[in-house]
Amino acid sequence: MRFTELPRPARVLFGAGRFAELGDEAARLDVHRVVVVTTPGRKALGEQAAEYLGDRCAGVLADAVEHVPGEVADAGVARARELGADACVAVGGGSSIGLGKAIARDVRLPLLAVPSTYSGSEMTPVWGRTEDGVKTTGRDEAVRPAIVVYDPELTTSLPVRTSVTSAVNGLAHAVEALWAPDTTPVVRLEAAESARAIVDALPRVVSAPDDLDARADLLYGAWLAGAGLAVTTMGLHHRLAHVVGGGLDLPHAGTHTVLLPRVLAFTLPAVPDVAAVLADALGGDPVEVLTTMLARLGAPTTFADLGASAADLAAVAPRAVEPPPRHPRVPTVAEVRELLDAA
Ligand SMILES: NC(=O)C1=CN([C@@H]2O[C@H](COP(=O)(O)OP(=O)(O)OC[C@H]3O[C@@H](n4cnc5c(N)ncnc54)[C@H](O)[C@@H]3O)[C@@H](O)[C@H]2O)C=CC1
Ligand SMILES: O=C(O)/C=C\C(=O)CC(=O)O
Repeated sequence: MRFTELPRPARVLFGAGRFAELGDEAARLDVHRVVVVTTPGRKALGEQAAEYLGDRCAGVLADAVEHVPGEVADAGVARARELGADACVAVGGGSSIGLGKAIARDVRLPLLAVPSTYSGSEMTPVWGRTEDGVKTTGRDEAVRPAIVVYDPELTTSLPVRTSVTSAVNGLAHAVEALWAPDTTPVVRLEAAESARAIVDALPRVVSAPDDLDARADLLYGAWLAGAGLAVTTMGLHHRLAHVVGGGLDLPHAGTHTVLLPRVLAFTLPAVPDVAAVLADALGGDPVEVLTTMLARLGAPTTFADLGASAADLAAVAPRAVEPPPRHPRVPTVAEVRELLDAA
C-alpha cells in the first residue's frame, strides 16, 4: 500500500435548520462585507441568507448561470469589488457555488457555501469557466469553501427530475474517486459509503420529496462524494461531462446522468476491484442496478433527451482525449464516438 492522504480543511455543519447559523459562521470568520451569490431561481434563498447575515451583508447577486460563462464570472467579480466584499456566501446549486468560486479566485476572499443540490462543488477546490463553448477547469485552494452548511430543508423544493440528475452527478464523483490514480484507502471508504447512501436515498426522495430523512441521507451521500472529488484526479467521465455539457451548453447534471452508466460499462472491466466495491455498495451489477434505477425514476437516458444531436456530439468528441484523461481505460477517439453515439 502506498498513498498520499490530502487534508480537507472545510468546516462542515450538517442538519435541518442549520442555515440559520450562517450569521454566526460569518462572525466566526470576522468578515463584515459579505456578498451573497445565487441563481435567479433561488433569489429568495439569497435574500434569506442576507437576513441571517444582517449588517454583515453587502449585497445579493442573483446572476449565477450554469457552467460559469466568462462574462457572468467577470461581472460577478467586478460587482464584488464595487461592494468592497471581504467574503462571499454562495447559496444554491453548483451554479451559485461556481460563481462564488470565480469571485473567490479573483478577489481572494473566503467563500462560505450553502448547497441546495447534490453537485458536491461546495467541498472542492475545483473551479470552472466556459468561454466560446470551451469549458476549462482547474484547482485553486482559494476557491475551496472554508465553511459549508448542509441543511436538508433547503433541498425539499428541488424538483424530482433535478434531484435525480443531481444525485447522479454526486454518484459520478464517488465512482471516479474509486478508480482515480490518486485514490486512497480513506477516499475509497468514503466513496463506497457515498454510493451506498445515494442509491439507497434517491428512490425514497423520488417517492416522498418532502421526506427530510431521505433528503438528509441523500445530502450526506453527496457530501462524501464531493469530499472524494476534492482530493482525486477526475477521469474520463468528468472529461466527457465537461466537453459535452460545457461545449454544447447542456444541463450539467443531466449530462452526467446520461453518461454514467455508459462510462461504467466501458471502464469497469479494466478495474475489477472497483467493480466489486460498487457491486457491494449498490447491491448488484453496478451498470444493471444504475440503468434499471434511472429508467424507473424517469431520468434522461439519452443526449437526445437533453437536446443534443449526433452531429453536435461528433464535433466535440475529439476534445475528450486531447490530452488523454488519466483513466484506467483510455479510449481512442473512435471509442469516444461510439460511446457518445450509443448515448
Ligand atoms: N467545481 C466543482 O467541484 C463542481 C462544479 N459543478 C458545477 O455546478 C453546476 C451545476 O450545478 P447544479 O447543482 O447541477 O445546477 P444549478 O445550480 O444550475 O441548479 C439547477 C437549477 O435548480 C435550481 N435550484 C437549485 N437548488 C434548488 C432547490 N433546492 N429547489 C428548487 N430549485 C433549485 C437552480 O436555481 C437552477 O435553476 C455546473 O456549472 C457544474 O459545472 C458541479 C459539480 C462539481
Ligand atoms: O463535473 C463535475 O461535476 C465536477 C466539476 C465541474 O463541474 C467543474 C466546474 O465547472 O466547476
